[in-house]
Amino acid sequence: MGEWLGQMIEVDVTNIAHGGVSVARHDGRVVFVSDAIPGERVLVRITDDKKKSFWRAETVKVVTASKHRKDHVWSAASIDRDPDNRAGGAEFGHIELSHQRTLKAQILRESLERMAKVTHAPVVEVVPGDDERNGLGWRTRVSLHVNDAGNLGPFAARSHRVISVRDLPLATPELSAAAPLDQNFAGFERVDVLNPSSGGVRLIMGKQKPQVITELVGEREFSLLDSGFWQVHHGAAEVLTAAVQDAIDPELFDPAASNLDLYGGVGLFAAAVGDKFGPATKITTVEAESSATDHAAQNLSEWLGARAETGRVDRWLRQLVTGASATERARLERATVVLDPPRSGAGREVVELLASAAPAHVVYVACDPVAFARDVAFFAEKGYTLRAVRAFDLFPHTHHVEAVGTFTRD
Ligand SMILES: C[S@@+](CC[C@H](N)C(=O)[O-])C[C@H]1O[C@@H](n2cnc3c(N)ncnc32)[C@H](O)[C@@H]1O
Repeated sequence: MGEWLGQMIEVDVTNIAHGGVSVARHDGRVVFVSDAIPGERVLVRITDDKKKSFWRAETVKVVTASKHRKDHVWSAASIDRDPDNRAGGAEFGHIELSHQRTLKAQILRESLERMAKVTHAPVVEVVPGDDERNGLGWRTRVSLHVNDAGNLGPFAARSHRVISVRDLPLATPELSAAAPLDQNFAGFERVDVLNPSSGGVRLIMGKQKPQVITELVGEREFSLLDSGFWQVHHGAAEVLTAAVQDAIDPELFDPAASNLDLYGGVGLFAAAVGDKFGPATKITTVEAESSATDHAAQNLSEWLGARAETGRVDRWLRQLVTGASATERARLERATVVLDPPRSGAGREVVELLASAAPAHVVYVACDPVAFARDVAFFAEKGYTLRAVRAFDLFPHTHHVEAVGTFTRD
């Protein structure tokens, strides 16, 4: 291997793969191709030929274009640029918006079929207003990086090379207007730009002390640190709140059970559950970051039954299931559990620990379809069936898609 690196070949792109790349073949070998669309013939440059089973390549020129191809929504990521100089973070920006959703739905469906052997075919739902804005202006958080000369920009699509850009079209208009793209940040590594829904734009850099900010979901206020996790799309918290509330079957929900909000952040979904089922609802939110837990406790203070605990979900669950009395076990068996793990998913250990607590109902909010599908298989092994899945386009012009899956005990 190695002799193909940098070579140009023409390939037919046949399918979409996870991670924002498409699948082509060369002499029977799979080639993962960036910046292409299934159905196209493209000229690609091979960027990685180390593996026997697959290579990676980037599109240099489109030979036969898909009818779904558009000019890229961000000129900084355009196919007209050398691949090394294309800005990252908008890897579907050259695809018609509705077709992006078709491809995301296909990835979710195929992942569930391949990894969990279940058939679900959710459409990818649009956040209200996104189509009217052509999928732009949604990002409330942007991480920019600083190069040796002090210039600020996103990383290139497939490297840590900083690309100078004139605009950030995926970002909210307020964030875009305030992002200091032409200033010099020599001495810093990274600048995060934030536009909380309560207004204003904040820059976070270096060892700056985190500040408390407020995010709004409908009428409800959440306090959190500006360095902490919050959903990125300006409509995501509201859309996911409604999706979690809809996913919980009132017939299965017991407000007095030991309900859980795992990977709870500052309590967004515990609040969604409390808002739907009333202030007496018992629910514990578990989160690894102690600062987020402190804010969750504050954000949930009006619910008498709400508790916020700091802990790693695996350790916390292990302690829970090993130490539970018969009464507590019975309360767990009647429980509804919402979990919203990071991109890597919950994983086998957490799924098995959770299943050993035997909750009646599980609502899984997933930001990675492949990790989700793997976990669906783990749940199935432990007697939990995926009853329904919805999917949401919370990251237009990127390959990311959010899913909400509902499980019940067999
Ligand atoms: C995708 S975020 C979801 C947060 C919250 N549900 C929300 O929507 O705002 C995942 C959260 O899990 C936390 N986290 C990551 N790994 C964890 C672990 N092993 N145990 C507990 N929390 C974890 C992160 O700090 C982050 O707040």
